[in-house]
Amino acid sequence: MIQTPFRSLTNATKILLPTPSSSSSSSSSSSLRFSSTAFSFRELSLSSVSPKHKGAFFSTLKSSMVDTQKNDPAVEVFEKEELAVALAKYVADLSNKFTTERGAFTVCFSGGSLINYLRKLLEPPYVDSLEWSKWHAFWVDERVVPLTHEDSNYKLANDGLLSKVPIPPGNVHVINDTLSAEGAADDYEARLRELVKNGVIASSSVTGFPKFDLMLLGMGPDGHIASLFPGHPLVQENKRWVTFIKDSPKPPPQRITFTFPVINSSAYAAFVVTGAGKADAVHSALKGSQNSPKLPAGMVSPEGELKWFLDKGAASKL
Ligand SMILES: O=C(O)[C@H](O)[C@@H](O)[C@H](O)[C@H](O)COP(=O)(O)O
Repeated sequence: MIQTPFRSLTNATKILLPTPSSSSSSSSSSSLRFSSTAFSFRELSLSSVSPKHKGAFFSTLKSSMVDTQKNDPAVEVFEKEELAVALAKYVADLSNKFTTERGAFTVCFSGGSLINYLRKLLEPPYVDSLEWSKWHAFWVDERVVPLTHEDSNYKLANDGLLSKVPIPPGNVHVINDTLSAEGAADDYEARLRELVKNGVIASSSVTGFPKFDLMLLGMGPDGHIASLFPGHPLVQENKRWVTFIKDSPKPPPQRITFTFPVINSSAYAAFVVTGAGKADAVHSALKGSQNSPKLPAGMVSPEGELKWFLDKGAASKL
């Protein structure tokens, strides 16, 4: 069971979510950590595996059992200012890791409140020390509006962060805003394929989908992520890298979005979720229930690490 020690800790509460079969737990002064076993957030369905593919399935299963020790989501709860401080450090550490290891850092932005929480990257020590020239910016989802429009996720990120740091314009991978939703999704996917070929974006040896270094995700009060909404057929898309929606419940209606296989092939993924209005969805995504369908936010399971940055309101029902 998840305990809720949030009130007793000053800076942040760290929780590794336990599965029902957790065997032990330990705690330190500033964090509470549960050991946990595999499968906690990875859905596996044997019924969908044909006898012909069972061998491959079980070898993948074996490797995912090894991997899932590091896949359990880490949840941290912050005061608002502290959340921004911790998020900047998290992104900066990954920037340093990937620019050193692979000479590029591929970061995918969402829209919404996320960008404002990245503001500490514009302050010392990060603003002058990060290798911005090696960043490549992408969008997990984008609204199909002109790039100059107030609703554009690019404009939001550009105004709030990208225009203030020396990322080469060619590394900012915006949608083609002259195209229809369908055309923009096809075009974005084609450009991602080119960047995988060139080695700018890594490729997952497990899934064959692009493996972005970091996905930065928000979540709506309904549990949607990117432009993948609960109950919408796009949530099940498993072939396309980028797809489109013309009836988004959250305006504006026309958007393009990464699909789950792309989101879940990433090396790192982080949620930034704040406000008591999202507490139910946070609870449902993290603790779930066998009886209710999984929210899109509960289906996020990157190849590497998943982290949730929450404020006390968003964590209030855990
Ligand atoms: O373009 C979008 O609308 C988003 O990418 C969307 O998925 C967003 O991240 C969530 O709706 C959370 O938004 P807030 O943080 O503003 O609630």
